[in-house]
Amino acid sequence: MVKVVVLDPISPEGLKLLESAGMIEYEVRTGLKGEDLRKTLAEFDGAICRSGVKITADALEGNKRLKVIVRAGVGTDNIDTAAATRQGIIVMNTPGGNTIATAEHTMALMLALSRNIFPAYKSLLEGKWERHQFMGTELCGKTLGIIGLGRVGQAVAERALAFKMKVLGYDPFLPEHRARELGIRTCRTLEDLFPEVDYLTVHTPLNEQTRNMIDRPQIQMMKKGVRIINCARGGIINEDALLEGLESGHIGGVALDVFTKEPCTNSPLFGKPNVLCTPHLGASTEEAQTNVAIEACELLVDFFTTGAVRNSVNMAPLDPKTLEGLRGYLDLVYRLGLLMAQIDREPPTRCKIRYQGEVANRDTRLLSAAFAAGLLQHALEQSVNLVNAPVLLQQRGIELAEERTTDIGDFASQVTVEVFRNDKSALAAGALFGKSLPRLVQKGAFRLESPLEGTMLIMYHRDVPGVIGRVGEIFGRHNVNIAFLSLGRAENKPGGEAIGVLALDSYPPAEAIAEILKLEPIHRATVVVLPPRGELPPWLGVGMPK
Ligand SMILES: NC(=O)C1=CN([C@@H]2O[C@H](COP(=O)(O)OP(=O)(O)OC[C@H]3O[C@@H](n4cnc5c(N)ncnc54)[C@H](O)[C@@H]3O)[C@@H](O)[C@H]2O)C=CC1
Ligand SMILES: O=C(O)C(=O)COP(=O)(O)O
Repeated sequence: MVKVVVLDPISPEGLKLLESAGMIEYEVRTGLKGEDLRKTLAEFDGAICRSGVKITADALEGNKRLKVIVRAGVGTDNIDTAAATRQGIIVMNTPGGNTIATAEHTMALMLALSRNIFPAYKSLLEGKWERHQFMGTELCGKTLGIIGLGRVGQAVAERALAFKMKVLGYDPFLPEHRARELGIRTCRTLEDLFPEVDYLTVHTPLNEQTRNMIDRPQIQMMKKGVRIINCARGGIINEDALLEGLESGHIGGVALDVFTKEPCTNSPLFGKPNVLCTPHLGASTEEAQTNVAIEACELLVDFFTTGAVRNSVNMAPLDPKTLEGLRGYLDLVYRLGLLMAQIDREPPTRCKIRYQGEVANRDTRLLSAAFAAGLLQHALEQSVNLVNAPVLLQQRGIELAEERTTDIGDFASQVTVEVFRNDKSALAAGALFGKSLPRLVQKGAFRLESPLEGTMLIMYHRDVPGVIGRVGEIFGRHNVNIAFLSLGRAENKPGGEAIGVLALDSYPPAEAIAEILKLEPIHRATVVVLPPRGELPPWLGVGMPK
């Protein structure tokens, strides 16, 4: 059974999907932090969260089990994605399901600010009838500035246009023609936008570019009386600057749904005139919560049943059909990585992979990641997979270059890997026989044909009569059975240099190897251990169906 932990409350419609999957057992454990969260995460294969739980690097420290975290919502800023990636954990989200809810909440806050809804009702509750106190303004004819024209930003623009507002937008990643189609006039810079707007709303992610994007100098560029709304992320707008702007009278109103630090139950902004705040309710509609819970649970079930990776923020997408087509090659390159790591223990400085033939048309990024996973697996304590291998390689300063050619060589597809270690380099090439039988077809200058599985002895020797017989005799005495033998010669004539790859049924004792190395024609012999044939490679664990 796959075990999934639900870390924030999600809609029952999603949980029902987990129940009906048949192979998933889930537990709801909310409100976790610190050591409790770390221990919990270590007991599960998958996790679902919203914005309530903070999945920090500490919470993931030492986790050997978790394979996937699904965020039932958009923002993954409460998950340390870099740490998850290093640990080989896939992070997915469910963009789109809560767009309308958030856009409507933005409109609700804008309208409520404009018509003093909250203070007017408060005064009514106090037994007052102060119609003169709460004179409002109309949205119609006003200019709304929208920073970030993604899903929510565009949905807000549509609604604001229906209210007959003029919409000015800023998003360096949205083509101008698309903005025009939506009826949005775009600005090239934020400095062009600020002086024009009566209302300003932000809909970007929070990142290093957007943190404090609206601060004191930016507020100074805005019109006196501007109303500012944030339904995206706390931290995009500096809360102290908002307070100062309100106190000086430069800002006419502030509505916040999100805060720099959440939960936020105490803020100098709370209770100030012309301020309206909600506790991160943008996505809190029944419809949005049903959407995101269903989508999140579908992502999890698909991942654990078919290996599909969708909506991942830290891994290339992988659908079951592509995965099925890639499986044999992933296995081949992973084994080549494991082989190259074992023939020389010195750390690599750079690698080159050449994809030749039909394989060159495949998603070679994933294949190269599988090679890197194999190459690093032996050196590292942690498990290396398709998610973390590229980062771990980069962290070690190991460059990986790819070359692709669709020209068919000796095989329909061949993958040649070359690993450089300071002044040395080692080369091996592999091919797939049938759909799933990985074969070593070249090692250094030698052509050969050997299965890439189990325990292998790779030896280099002078091609003279009797070598194989003497090696066989030594292994026989040490009770090591030779299952398969493959030989190759640099030049196709006797007396030159040769390679022998022996598949062994058990790991040979060190004395047997020492005796073999004493044989005069043998220069070098290395034992390499690869997974047995067909064994599920560990890079995606239970996510990879057989
Ligand atoms: N309050 C709430 O409950 C909710 C908040 N959100 C938040 O709203 C934000 C937007 O969500 P979506 O529209 O779904 O995301 P999205 O990814 O569709 O849109 C984000 C847009 O911001 C733009 N952008 C990125 N950096 C920018 C920059 N420096 N300047 C200007 N534009 C920039 C991107 O090009 C993109 O078009 C996210 O931060 C999300 O977490 C989303 C849903 C609910
Ligand atoms: O989807 C997002 O980015 C949100 O901010 C919604 O957060 P929530 O799922 O309501 O905690």
